[in-house]
Amino acid sequence: MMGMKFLGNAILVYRNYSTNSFSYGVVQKAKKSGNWYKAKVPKVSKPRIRWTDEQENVLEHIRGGLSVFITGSAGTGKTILLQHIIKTLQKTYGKSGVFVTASTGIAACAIHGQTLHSFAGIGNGVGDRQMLLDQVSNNKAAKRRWNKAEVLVVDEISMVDADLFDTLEYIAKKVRESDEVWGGIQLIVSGDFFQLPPVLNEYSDRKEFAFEADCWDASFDKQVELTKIFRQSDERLIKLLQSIRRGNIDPEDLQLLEQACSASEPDPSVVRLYPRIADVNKVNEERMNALSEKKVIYEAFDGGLKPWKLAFVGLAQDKLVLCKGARVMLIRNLNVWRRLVNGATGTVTGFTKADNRINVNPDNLLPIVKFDSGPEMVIDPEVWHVTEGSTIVAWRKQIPLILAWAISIHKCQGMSLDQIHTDLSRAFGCGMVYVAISRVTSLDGLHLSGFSPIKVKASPKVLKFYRRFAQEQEKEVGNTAVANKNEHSSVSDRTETEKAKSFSYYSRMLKEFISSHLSRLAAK
Ligand SMILES: Nc1ncnc2c1ncn2[C@@H]1O[C@H](COP(=O)(O)OP(=O)(O)OP(=O)(O)O)[C@@H](O)[C@H]1O
Repeated sequence: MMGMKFLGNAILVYRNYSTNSFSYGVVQKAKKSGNWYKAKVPKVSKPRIRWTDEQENVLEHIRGGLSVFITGSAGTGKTILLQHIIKTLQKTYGKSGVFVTASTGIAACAIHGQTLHSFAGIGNGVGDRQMLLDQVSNNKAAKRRWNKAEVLVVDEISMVDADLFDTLEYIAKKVRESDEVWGGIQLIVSGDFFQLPPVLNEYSDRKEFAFEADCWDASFDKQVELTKIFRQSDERLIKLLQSIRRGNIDPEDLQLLEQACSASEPDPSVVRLYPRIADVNKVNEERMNALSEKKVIYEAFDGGLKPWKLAFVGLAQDKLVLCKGARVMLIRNLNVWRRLVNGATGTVTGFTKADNRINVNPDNLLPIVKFDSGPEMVIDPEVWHVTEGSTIVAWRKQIPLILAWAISIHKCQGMSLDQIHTDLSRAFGCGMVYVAISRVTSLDGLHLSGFSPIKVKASPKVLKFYRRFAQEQEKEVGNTAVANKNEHSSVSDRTETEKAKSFSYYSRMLKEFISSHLSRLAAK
């Protein structure tokens, strides 16, 4: 569908610009085929996802109606698997039965969902559980969502706190008038607790992570850890990231980090990641002001009900200022095949008059972006929706770009980036260094400053949770292997084909067990 949308909307640009200050291009509607089209947007073969056995197992559990928690290091394919799961579930239950949510607006955008708070109808979530239940009970639409939900998907669970998780489970039971856990909703939760934690009041004595919630264990039939990392292929970088994830780095890791610190200053176009938003804004403003080009302003067009519109805060910009030479990042997936995805970076090369119907600003100009991966295209406005089941309750129309000389580490969670320059001198809390560094796909693309080993922190609670988790998974895989061994020995009268099938299943389980054991040993 995304591909069709691209073909329908994209406008491609020839580079024989006129001489006026905006470098207007001669603009042509994209064609499905044609040499000029192919020449301007190099075709990248469609990535073929072959799900691993681990990922297949998750799919099998979910198809079987089980509630599943999917975890794993950064880049193990949690989000891409979740996207596939959502499509599969929507085929089964229809769109109105599957509610897709995430802890933050940005994460929700990646899976075309809404925030967990907006789904739940709990406003900003402040108040005790009875107050929040009353709030939901007095909100017809929220009640309807809870009652219609067959499946609830929650991504980036690491940023959901324990109290909220328990409160939502309580609300689910009460609203649905059911004693079953989560009122009988199939729950699909994904995330990595070693990444960014929930934002809690510093003086709060609340439990921190969702896994500390009273209902956590009862919420899932299966809890699965994905272990195959796809984002990086360099074994040294994978080992380094695994150490940072657990908050301990050895001298070899340190040497790699020092190399990244002393690497020559990267090209200024490389994105800078900062722990604090003030640094991000400062760098972007400075760089923007240093450009003497005429600025073009894009104000967001909003519609719908006010409370829902809050969901757009921090997502598409209220006001976006661009000019020729500005470094930008896409905040929408425009075309996955051509790597025009959320996080793709590029430079504004000019502006072009938009079709009169588009009406984006007084001059009606659309930016032209040359992406670092090759394509150059005019960026049309996109529309963000907040949906309530299948009903759209609010929308925002804006150009799907943000300034990208610098971005915050919070904003980059979930992204894959070929090159980063991260200043960690103001890094705080657990997981921040891991989230920043784990975005990069190769060691060559990593440039560090302000790094100190004491910034590498993992929460002891999270370490304990994953230790327990690993033991339980080990036990489960061991039991399955033994069960399969017994089954294998008792089927001597089966046909050769059946025996081969059983044997291959047994060896697969054994292989999985050994490889997860080895990767855990390597990570220690
Ligand atoms: N089975 C697979 N085969 C090939 N590539 C895969 C597979 N699973 C995932 N990937 C690729 O791995 C990369 C990382 O995937 P994804 O962003 O889903 O990871 P993640 O676990 O959500 O990471 P993070 O925790 O950082 O958000 C993507 O480029 C994705 O296409």
